[in-house]
Amino acid sequence: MRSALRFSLFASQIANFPWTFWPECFSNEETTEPYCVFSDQSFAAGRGIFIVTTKIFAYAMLEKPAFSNPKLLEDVNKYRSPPFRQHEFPGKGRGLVANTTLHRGDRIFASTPILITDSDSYALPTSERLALLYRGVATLPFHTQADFWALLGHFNDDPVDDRINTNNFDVNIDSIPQQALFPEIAMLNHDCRPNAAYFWDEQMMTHYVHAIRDIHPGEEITITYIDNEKDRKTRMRRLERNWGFKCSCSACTAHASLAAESDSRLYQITSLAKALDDWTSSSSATPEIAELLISLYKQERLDASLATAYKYAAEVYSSFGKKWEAMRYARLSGELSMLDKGFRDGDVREMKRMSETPELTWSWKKRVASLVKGCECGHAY
Ligand SMILES: C[S@@+](CC[C@H](N)C(=O)[O-])C[C@H]1O[C@@H](n2cnc3c(N)ncnc32)[C@H](O)[C@@H]1O
Repeated sequence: MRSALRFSLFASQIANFPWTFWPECFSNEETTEPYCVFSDQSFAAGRGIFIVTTKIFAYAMLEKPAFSNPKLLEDVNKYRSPPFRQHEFPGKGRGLVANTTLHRGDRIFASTPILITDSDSYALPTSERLALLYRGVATLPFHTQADFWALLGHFNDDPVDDRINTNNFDVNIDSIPQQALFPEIAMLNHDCRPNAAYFWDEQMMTHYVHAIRDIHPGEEITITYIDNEKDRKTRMRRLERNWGFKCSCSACTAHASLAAESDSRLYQITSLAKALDDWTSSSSATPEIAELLISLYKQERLDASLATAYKYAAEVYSSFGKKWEAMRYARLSGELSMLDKGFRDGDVREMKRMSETPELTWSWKKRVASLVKGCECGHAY
């Protein structure tokens, strides 16, 4: 710690230096630029953050509104009276249980990361990469360090690496894959049919979790760690391989006959989505196919994925010139897409346009173009 203090003193003597500590760095022939640990104890009203990356990316992050306009983060990391309580689940460890009714769309978390590490930092020798991570943890404010050490380490390897590997989320910042850690959100267990959805807002450096359907008091709040549209065998294999646990959710523990039915619905979902994605003149896409797709997603309780099914429906109705149905499904898709893909997502913007004026979207009457003489089909927006 004495050396952290020395690094802090050095940083504070330089005018307008944006970091709380002088960055420690390592490089070798595998890395074009040094990887350093950049710490800001004042980030997010004193929650603090450290970032392991190159100087260029660290300074690019400082340009994000979350850093340049701290007032924008006034509403995040507020957990004084949360809508959940912690509970110990046999075989799963700690998890979170709703202590009030959460309606679809209700916010459960809005958290900034306490650490971000660049996936490319793995090019460093392990001892150097770990030295940066240990330095980073030591430079967090004490209360945030305590949050970090309270996290579960599932894999029993290096204590810092283990906590990061067990609890991190993959996020993109300026199109660069990064791992980010949000200690409160890390308490959420996995379910293949989750009741909450999440997304990362890189401008606000904030991870949001919302209820994707109504959640009743006493119900565990869950998210997914994987792609839930895969069959049971694939899901369980991925969870075991990447996360090291045997999934005990109801979809994974169902009777073999029920699981086979569920798998068969998932295969049909894949083939229907493929048909609806076909915009060639020989496409078999129809509104009825989109209706079946929606019904299958509902049957499978894949609530977040319904955003995509509704989008297919909005587009296929629009492509047949069915304005009101296109608007209805665009509204439904827009709402769920905001919760699962983010407020700024391209699909959200597209569904907003469709919900107002389908006639001005790219898909309008696209599938009847050849049948309607002189029609102005498929407007660009
Ligand atoms: C991000 S943590 C979740 C919180 C964790 N249960 C705790 O006690 O801190 C991920 C770990 O929780 C456990 N876990 C999460 N979902 C699970 C599930 N569906 N079945 C069994 N274990 C699960 C696994 O040990 C996994 O590595």
